[in-house]
Amino acid sequence: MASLLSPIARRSLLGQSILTSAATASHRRTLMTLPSFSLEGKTCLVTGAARGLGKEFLTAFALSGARGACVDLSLQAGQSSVKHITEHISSQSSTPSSYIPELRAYACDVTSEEQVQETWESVVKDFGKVDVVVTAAGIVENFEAENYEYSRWLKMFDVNVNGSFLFAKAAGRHWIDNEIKGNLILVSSMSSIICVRPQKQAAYNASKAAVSLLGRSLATEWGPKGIRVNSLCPGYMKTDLIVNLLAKEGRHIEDGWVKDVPMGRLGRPSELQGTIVWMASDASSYLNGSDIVVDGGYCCW
Ligand SMILES: NC(=O)c1ccc[n+]([C@@H]2O[C@H](COP(=O)([O-])OP(=O)(O)OC[C@H]3O[C@@H](n4cnc5c(N)ncnc54)[C@H](O)[C@@H]3O)[C@@H](O)[C@H]2O)c1
Ligand SMILES: OC[C@@H](O)C(O)[C@H](O)CO
Repeated sequence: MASLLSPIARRSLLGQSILTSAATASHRRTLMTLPSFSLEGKTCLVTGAARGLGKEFLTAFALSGARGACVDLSLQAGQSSVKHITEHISSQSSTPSSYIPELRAYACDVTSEEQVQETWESVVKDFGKVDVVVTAAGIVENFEAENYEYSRWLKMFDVNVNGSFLFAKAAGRHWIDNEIKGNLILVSSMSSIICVRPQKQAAYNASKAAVSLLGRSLATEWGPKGIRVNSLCPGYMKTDLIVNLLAKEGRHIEDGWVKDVPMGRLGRPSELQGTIVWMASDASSYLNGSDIVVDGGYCCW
């Protein structure tokens, strides 16, 4: 068939088939992507990484070449997460056989200033430095505001807001003292912007709004030092947090949620991997003080 084509068309067809076979061959080794997305040489610390979105983020970082610290309440759950991620990465055909990510687990309650400080010191001792911090530890619960116990409100803010601030502070100190152009990603929510329905969650919504504004405030304070701070605002992603909430509220709620999502479905946690790697890497080098919404279109209404 090639002989029926003009010389130019023939050359382009030939070039295309050479490119195609080269791409196929390189696919077997590793997939091509922009080098700026690589996290090789970086150390990433993720809170709440024993499960859910935090674990997903740590997996994405390790797949992109980073070493990582998994911070969560239980050491055992953190170690099991690290083991699972390491096995997953080792089984990927695109992972060079020489590359085994160094991942370590640390037990820490993010609401304790003392524990955050101790954990930070241990991570720096083990890895030498930290380049990226993601604060994914968080809780949600649903109560009408008029019946909400004040102690529960305080707990919500303690984990979601104070826990984010304590790790942000430790990271900022480390980056400023060591002149590191660090990268902080606060896990907020689409609930920082809009009110979801039908579940009542004034405390959660307010806590996430605080997280996002904390992020923009730190972006202005630390931007001049080359430190970037952004918030990730996911929509409904099917993690244990959402599964547990549905089990409590009734599964019918899910049908209502899905109707409110223009894409007509809830998100899979793995669908945040690309966004978090982009935010953590040099591929987003001019991103600072932004709330990145990944919600299937929920916030468009
Ligand atoms: N799943 C979603 O749909 C969704 C959407 C938007 C935002 N978010 C946010 O993403 C973050 C992670 O959510 P998820 O769905 O993975 O939840 P998850 O419940 O599956 O995981 C949360 C993790 O945080 C840890 N954690 C809780 N309190 C802690 C504390 N005091 N100290 C240390 N670790 C603690 C838990 O042990 C758990 O491993 C939360 O901040 C949540 O608000 C989730
Ligand atoms: O974006 C959705 C989240 O904020 C949250 O998981 C939900 O609002 C819980 O009800």
